[in-house]
Amino acid sequence: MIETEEQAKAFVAERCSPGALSALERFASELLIESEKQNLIARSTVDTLWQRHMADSAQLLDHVPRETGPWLDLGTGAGFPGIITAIMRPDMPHVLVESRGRRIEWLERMVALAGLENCRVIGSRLEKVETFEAGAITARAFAPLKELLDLSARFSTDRTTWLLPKGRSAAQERDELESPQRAMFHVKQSVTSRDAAILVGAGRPPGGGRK
Ligand SMILES: C[S@@+](CC[C@H](N)C(=O)[O-])C[C@H]1O[C@@H](n2cnc3c(N)ncnc32)[C@H](O)[C@@H]1O
Repeated sequence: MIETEEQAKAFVAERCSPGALSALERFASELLIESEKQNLIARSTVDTLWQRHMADSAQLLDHVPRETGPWLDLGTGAGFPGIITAIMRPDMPHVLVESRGRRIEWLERMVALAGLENCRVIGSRLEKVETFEAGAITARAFAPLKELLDLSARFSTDRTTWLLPKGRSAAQERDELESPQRAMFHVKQSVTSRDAAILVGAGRPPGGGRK
């Protein structure tokens, strides 16, 4: 379990190139500056930014085959997890969807700053985004699981991996699904908090998605 900021940074560093780590450090310092201007992360998490946000996002890479893509991140907000995984995996195309104007501007600025040619920000509600086939669908603090699946199933195929950090509610949200959908998901312990878990799923929800 990651207990300190140093451990969190080491965890991230083990999973990316030195250049990507520098880009992440730059992103982290820009985030702290921008957080004074708009509400991007909870104030209580500023001192544990690498634990609560950076490593929390980076750990998702451990749950997918390396060649999985493109990645679709729903409601990226401050940049988690989509900006982090896009910086760490420059070979993997990413699409980040965010509907709030100031957050869209922020994400576009960070994509430009890090020179992320693999990352496209779609400034729109997810409901209006044209369907494409996503290899991985990620979403942190986006919507309750059932609603999340209803909104995003059309982007999934039989080969899609779902990576949904869900905090304390992971097992309960999975258990509340109808049985065919429930069988898609496993609960994985988060490395950043004993209380948190990630729902890792495979495939397309029965009745949704594309063949
Ligand atoms: C609670 S924030 C979480 C942000 C980020 N994923 C994180 O974990 O820090 C949820 C984000 O989803 C965005 N959002 C909510 N509903 C959306 C929708 N239907 N389409 C696109 N973005 C949406 C909100 O604007 C907000 O930035």
